[in-house]
Amino acid sequence: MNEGLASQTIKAIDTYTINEVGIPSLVLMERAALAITEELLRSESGSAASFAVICGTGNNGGDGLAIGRILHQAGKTVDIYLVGNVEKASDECRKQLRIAKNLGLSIEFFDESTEAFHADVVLDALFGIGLDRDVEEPHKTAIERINRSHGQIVAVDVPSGLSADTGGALGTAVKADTTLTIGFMKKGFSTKEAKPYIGKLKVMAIGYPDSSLLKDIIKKEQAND
Ligand SMILES: NC(=O)C1=CN([C@@H]2O[C@H](COP(=O)(O)OP(=O)(O)OC[C@H]3O[C@@H](n4cnc5c(N)ncnc54)[C@H](O)[C@@H]3O)[C@@H](O)[C@H]2O)[C@@H](O)CC1
Ligand SMILES: [K+]
Repeated sequence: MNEGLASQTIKAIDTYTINEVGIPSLVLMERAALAITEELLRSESGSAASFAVICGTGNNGGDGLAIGRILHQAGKTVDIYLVGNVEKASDECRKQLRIAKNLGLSIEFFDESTEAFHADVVLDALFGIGLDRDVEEPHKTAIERINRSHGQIVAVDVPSGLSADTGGALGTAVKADTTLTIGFMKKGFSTKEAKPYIGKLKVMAIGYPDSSLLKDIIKKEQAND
């Protein structure tokens, strides 16, 4: 599967894993957050003291909130910035937000007045495979603030603004030093135009069924492609 999967295939695998296999969505999210946090603490960012987590209101944002909470519990200084309308947040994002608040994490609502992100590591958890149109405000400014920050930039699943299917930037995109992608390589990651946005790439296993169980889904989705 090293040529990468389309986002619709990954969504079909998600649905199969949650509904047929029975691994709850929140468990997959927690597995993703744990895998990414462990990788952060194992890599050069492990010596970093401060982390800024820039969260959207979908499940990518939910990943970011869970990662921020686990880093906080590991004794790191964590600042969480929420971008977008929380009323429209996905169920999982909302649940992660409640947990982070209950554990006393610092959570700010991002707006244009947020000058820059001052942290050793800036985590991009704005959008993942759900990005399906050009980036608008306030996400556009948030992405520019991420790209201007001096910290090490790590993208959660997909550099926000990049299409996981074409590898093209939808208006603007995060230029990550490292992308920690969840479960599977994405089809768009192998294009040369994607390279400057992805940086170093690592696929994080989070407990999806192995490819022998997924081959029918993949074949069916690729037939619809
Ligand atoms: N349980 C699961 O399904 C898991 C999902 N995971 C995470 O979930 C992500 C996918 O989550 P979502 O499908 O919620 O989507 P995203 O979190 O990628 O995007 C959030 C929402 O933004 C909206 N959107 C799309 N383009 C936009 C634009 N240009 N401007 C403003 N809003 C825009 C869409 O409605 C989308 O639902 C993955 O990338 C991954 O990070 C992981 O936690 C693994 C498990
Ligand atoms: K992201």
